[in-house]
Amino acid sequence: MESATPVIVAIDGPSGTGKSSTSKAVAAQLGLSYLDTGAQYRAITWWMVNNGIDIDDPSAIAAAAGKPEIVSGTDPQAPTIFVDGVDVAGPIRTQEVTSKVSAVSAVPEVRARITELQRSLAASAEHGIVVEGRDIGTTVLPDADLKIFLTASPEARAARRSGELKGADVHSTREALIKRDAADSSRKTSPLAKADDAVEVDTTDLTLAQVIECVVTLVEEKRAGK
Ligand SMILES: Nc1ncnc2c1ncn2[C@@H]1O[C@H](COP(=O)(O)OP(=O)(O)O)[C@@H](O)[C@H]1O
Ligand SMILES: Nc1ccn([C@@H]2O[C@H](COP(=O)(O)OP(=O)(O)O)[C@@H](O)[C@H]2O)c(=O)n1
Repeated sequence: MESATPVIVAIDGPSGTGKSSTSKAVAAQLGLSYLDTGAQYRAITWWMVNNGIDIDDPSAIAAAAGKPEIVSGTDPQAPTIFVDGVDVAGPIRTQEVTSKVSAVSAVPEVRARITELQRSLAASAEHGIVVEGRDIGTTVLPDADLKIFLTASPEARAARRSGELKGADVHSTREALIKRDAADSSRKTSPLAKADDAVEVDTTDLTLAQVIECVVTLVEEKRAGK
């Protein structure tokens, strides 16, 4: 019989490195829950935009941070994200939200609120969970059983992203990614960073299947060592 101890896996890295695709597949293969923390930051950003909060005013964002109710469904086969009962899976992927999410997620009150949600979801996952984001290994779940930090060249990441956004050209996608990485890496409160004990995987020349296999093997090794 497999160990019944829940396993906690943290997967961090910049945009387009394969965090979501890898995390979902690994969680599905191993029977674990899955949490996309970027979707939570996008959801609170969507709410701020829809409620007329000035994104350039951190104190206005901080004052509103506790208002929206954000609920994440953690089934890797069908992850969901609701804000005040509204399914926002589509609206949180617009260019407008993407361009504003770094400013909203830099506000400490927003991070405190979302981090608490993330920790409570991780603690209640019966078989364990794969949590992906920017600060999971460093701040949200520093005691995770396994930490992975995914990287890839800006060119590979931009090509992957513009393949998804029909009509978007690779050059402007690359510029937007680099700008968002810089904002996420330089903010004061829990920036995008590799934890000292994270395993770094450069996915530039790997297929998605190879990355999934690599992470599944690392989780199984950890479990066997328990
Ligand atoms: N190793 C890979 N090789 C090629 N394409 C990939 C690879 N990993 C992910 N992708 C593709 O790149 C895009 C972005 O992946 P995603 O998992 O959303 O990245 P992230 O969550 O890090 O932003 C998706 O279309 C995905 O299918
Ligand atoms: N743990 C996390 C996850 C995301 N984020 C923020 O949320 C944004 C969107 O994250 P995402 O994972 O949906 O981004 P993509 O990789 O899908 O482009 C990031 O650019 C960060 O500003 C964060 O601050 N901390």
